[in-house]
Amino acid sequence: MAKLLLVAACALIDRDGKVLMARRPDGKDHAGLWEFPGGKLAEGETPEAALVRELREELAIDTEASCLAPAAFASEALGDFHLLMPLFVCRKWKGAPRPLEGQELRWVRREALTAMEMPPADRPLAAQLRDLL
Ligand SMILES: Nc1nc2c([nH]c(=O)n2[C@H]2C[C@H](O)[C@@H](COP(=O)(O)OP(=O)(O)OP(=O)(O)O)O2)c(=O)[nH]1
Repeated sequence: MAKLLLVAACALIDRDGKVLMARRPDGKDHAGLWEFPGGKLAEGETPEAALVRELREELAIDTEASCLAPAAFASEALGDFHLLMPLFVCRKWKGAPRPLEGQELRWVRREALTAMEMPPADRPLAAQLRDLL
């Protein structure tokens, strides 16, 4: 049986309702594809704590668990693993997102979300988010 890979992801929404997408840098799996910021849960970490940490590490922004609203999840085979990825929506954070890990960032209108090239697990999430916003 495939081992679960737990990844927490976040749709940051700005005042105009645009969503921040990040392009995975070269050298990582899924390089070049657009994804929601986030990452793997560390041992014993909650999804919310992992996101607060990842958003600081990847984007230099600060938020807190109470600003993360559960929105949807992906459940999808990923290589030898099975990816389980909750997607949170966040509208409140401190700082302006900066690409600290060489990733390209783009604020995307909700209508344009599903046209982006994404990892397979993200496609249904993008459609759900478009309908939710
Ligand atoms: N962050 C993120 N990861 C995603 C998305 N969709 C998707 O399939 N993934 C996959 C890609 C990776 O296999 C895994 C996340 O790993 P990662 O490499 O971003 O996590 P991390 O920052 O903790 O990574 P690392 O320390 O191992 O480099 O989940 C998404 O929308 N956001």
